[in-house]
Amino acid sequence: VVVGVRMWRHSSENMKWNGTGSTARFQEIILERCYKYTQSVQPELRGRDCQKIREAFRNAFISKDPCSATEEDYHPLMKLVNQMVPCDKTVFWSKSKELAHQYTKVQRDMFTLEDTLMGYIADDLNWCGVAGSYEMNYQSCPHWKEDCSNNFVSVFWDLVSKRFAENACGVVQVVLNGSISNAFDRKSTFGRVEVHNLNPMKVHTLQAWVIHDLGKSPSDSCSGSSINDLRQIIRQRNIKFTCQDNYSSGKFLQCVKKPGDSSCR
Ligand SMILES: Nc1nc2c(c(=O)[nH]1)N1CN2[C@@H]2O[C@H](COP(=O)(O)OP(=O)(O)OC[C@H]3O[C@@H]1[C@H](O)[C@@H]3O)[C@@H](O)[C@H]2O
Repeated sequence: VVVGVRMWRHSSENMKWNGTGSTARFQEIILERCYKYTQSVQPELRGRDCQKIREAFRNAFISKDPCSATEEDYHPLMKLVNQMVPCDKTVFWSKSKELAHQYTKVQRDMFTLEDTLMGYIADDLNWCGVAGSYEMNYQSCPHWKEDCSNNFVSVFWDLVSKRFAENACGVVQVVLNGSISNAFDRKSTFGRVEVHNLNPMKVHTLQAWVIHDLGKSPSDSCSGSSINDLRQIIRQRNIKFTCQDNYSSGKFLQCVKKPGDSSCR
């Protein structure tokens, strides 16, 4: 009886965190997205077991203290989902998610992290559990700044971003936001995790695109201080750095479709 009451009290008095709660229908969404990805988006992954993937995702965080996340918690899930992106096809982004996805929608053979199975099933979702309970917490989850950085969502994105960067090869690209003053930010996931996990033995060039919003003049460019910071970091890692700017988002997408067009230089 005592254990039952403690379990009941746990679930009814879920710790009030500062972040939004788990996404409703989280488990069903993971399963639906896994099936959609393995059967239509990337049919060559049709052999993956989506039920096992859904189970491994849940087991990574359920009934654990939501501020105790480690990379090891996700290892069983990572083993099930290991996916290689072809060389010269990796696209990173920072503060430019929408444009990067418009790019890979147009250039179907390029991959952002969301174009891989892990990024595709988890994109825009939120999840956390309650220590000692099998319930998900739909009321609130830890905020990475106001509660704890080792929450299960932040640790997940840092881990999958690290693996995405480690697996990259050949010429890799990054879409940066030329409409903000700091297009490259050392504290961003791209600047803190992905840049430092590129393997110089596999990646020979990082090509940066500094894209500004249509109809607005750029706030940063290839010669700006933040891009010079990125250039220096990349060169120190023995990887070649190239940069293209003076592209508005519209022109960038148009030139991706028709690189030979005279206005695309
Ligand atoms: N749904 C996704 N989220 C994230 C991806 C990703 O690929 N998909 N991330 C990180 N990420 C989460 O997005 C914000 C920061 O974005 P934002 O500040 O806009 O940019 P970041 O550089 O931090 O992150 C984008 C970079 O990392 C991967 C993706 O492959 C891009 O090359 C922060 O919460 C990260 O944990």
